[in-house]
Amino acid sequence: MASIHTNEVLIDCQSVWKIFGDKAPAAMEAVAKRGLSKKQILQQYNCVVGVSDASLQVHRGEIFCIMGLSGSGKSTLIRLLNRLIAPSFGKVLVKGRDLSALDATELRQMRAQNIGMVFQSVALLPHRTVLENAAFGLEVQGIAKAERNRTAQAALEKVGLGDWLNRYPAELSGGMQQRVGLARAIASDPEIILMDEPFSALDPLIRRQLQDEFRQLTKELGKSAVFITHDLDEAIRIGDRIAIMKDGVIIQVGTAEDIVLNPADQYVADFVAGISRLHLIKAHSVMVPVADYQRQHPGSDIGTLARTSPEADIDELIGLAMQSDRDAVAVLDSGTVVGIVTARSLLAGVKGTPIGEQAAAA
Ligand SMILES: Nc1ncnc2c1ncn2[C@@H]1O[C@H](COP(=O)(O)OP(=O)(O)OP(=O)(O)O)[C@@H](O)[C@H]1O
Repeated sequence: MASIHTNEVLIDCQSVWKIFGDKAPAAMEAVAKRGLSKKQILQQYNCVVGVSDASLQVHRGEIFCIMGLSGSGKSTLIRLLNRLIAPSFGKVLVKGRDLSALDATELRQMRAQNIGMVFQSVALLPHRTVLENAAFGLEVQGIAKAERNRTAQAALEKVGLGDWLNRYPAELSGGMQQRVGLARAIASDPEIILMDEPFSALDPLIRRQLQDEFRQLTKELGKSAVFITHDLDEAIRIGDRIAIMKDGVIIQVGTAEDIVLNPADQYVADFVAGISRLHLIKAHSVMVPVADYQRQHPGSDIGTLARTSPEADIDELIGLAMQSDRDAVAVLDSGTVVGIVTARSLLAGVKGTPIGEQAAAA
């Protein structure tokens, strides 16, 4: 799942809190001064903590998934990222600009140009055609009809709905309606697309297809995205990085591989337990240092081993090891052998054990 993302930070969410309820400001003060727990805030202030001290950064070109069970705070967090709601504490910067400092016009402009949103229910306008629905964001921005229709048509073609321009939403399946929602977001051409569980109402096959298309399209267009899901498989399939939330708190941020190999706590470990490692764990995470291999296999010529790259996954490594008469594979980076994957490291990879623990267990 290699991808091109840069270090430029597009969204910088700094220690953000959202507390709901009439006494939210007092509750927030109590949190700051006395460090009250979520439960205490509910008991003493009758307020609900939606998001608790969340910090994250989304880079240009990145697909960032926020994963958590129902009620963990995902929707609240994504709504804070384009100021559909304002934080009780903390700051959200989009391209370096503090959202709380923007006036209504600037905020509208920011949402149109920089940070567009696709919701779980796409809310298509029933009496408008597919084309008019896809062009809706541009219409709101005051773009002339001919131009907005041209742009919307191109976006609909990208999502495979080029033949459906003059149909009405009721004539479309759920998956197709989601595609119109996606086309609407693409047509508006924001740098960052926020997606709140857009595929959750779809059946599994269509859903997987849309996940792959969404990832491919986002990368092709050079967009960045924040994608909410309660499904870890979906997060892994789509995300370059994943934030895992529980009770309003982000408990871990990392690549799927990081999270599977080094879960931050038992909660995350339980979550990732059922995930297949075959395509997730890469050679660089399970290879042993060349010196260690040579110590254990004196006289072995690493020059004659099968070769692969640090990004090769376990599935590919097993194939390579099986094809050769040696049960080890050399990992090369820019022509240099940087490590060796052994039969033991393959087993550890399938199990999802990081290399440090392998060494300790050896
Ligand atoms: N407007 C609101 N007023 C009061 N409490 C709210 C409000 N919005 C969210 N909450 C509370 O904040 C917490 C987080 O909710 P949120 O909707 O962000 O979770 P979620 O992870 O998106 O859940 P789901 O997957 O079910 O949509 C919940 O306890 C919820 O009850």
